Amino acid sequence: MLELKDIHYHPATSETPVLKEIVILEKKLKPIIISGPSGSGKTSLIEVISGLTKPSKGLIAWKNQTLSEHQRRAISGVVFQFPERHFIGLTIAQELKLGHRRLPRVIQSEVLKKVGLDNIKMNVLPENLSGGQQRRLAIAVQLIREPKILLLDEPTAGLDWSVRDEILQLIKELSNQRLIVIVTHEPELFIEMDTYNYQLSQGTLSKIL
Ligand SMILES: Nc1ncnc2c1ncn2[C@@H]1O[C@H](COP(=O)(O)OP(=O)(O)OP(=O)(O)O)[C@@H](O)[C@H]1O
Repeated sequence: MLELKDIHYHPATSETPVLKEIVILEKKLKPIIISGPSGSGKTSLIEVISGLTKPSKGLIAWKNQTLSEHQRRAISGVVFQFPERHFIGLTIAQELKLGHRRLPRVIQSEVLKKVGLDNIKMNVLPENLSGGQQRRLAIAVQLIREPKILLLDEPTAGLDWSVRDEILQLIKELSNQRLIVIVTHEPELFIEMDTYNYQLSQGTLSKIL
């Protein structure tokens, strides 16, 4: 399903390569967990997979078809770390409609239901949501584009324990319909889930069997 063939990423602004000889080949729609310490290249890998960054070398394929950066951007939804810091809509409805001016109300309700926010009024201010609800909203914003790959950068960072469990449950539910790729420095949180597991260390990826 998702294949990364010998991906290298060495931006001109970095003395050393950020990603080296990255290989992923997974055939099932099972979440991919990539763990690694700060600075190991996790965010860069998300940017490369989602087509936001062009690798220096290598190919990325989805369902056996090699895709350009443009094509990968079209099928990817990315939720970056602490997405709530970047909300700019004055209400939940406005946040959902950014980039989708004519988004029908029914689609807004549908995505909010998918992330478990269907009991919240559309005119609520995003900053008045709880930490867990804000993460749900950030995921809902990406679901509008119906991404085939949903990439989450540290989805549980900074959340209370009880809220983390809720977000994990949501990720589990969402993983039935799309490929979820998670980068995290807390892989132990996902231990109960059926996932593919990788470790990133100084730009080198290894599969944990
Ligand atoms: N465009 C760039 N130019 C120079 N250095 C870069 C560039 N992109 C990434 N790096 C460097 O590559 C390394 C990996 O960065 P990246 O943000 O991908 O790591 P990370 O594992 O996500 O870290 P964190 O958990 O702290 O966010 C860092 O040392 C970073 O400074």
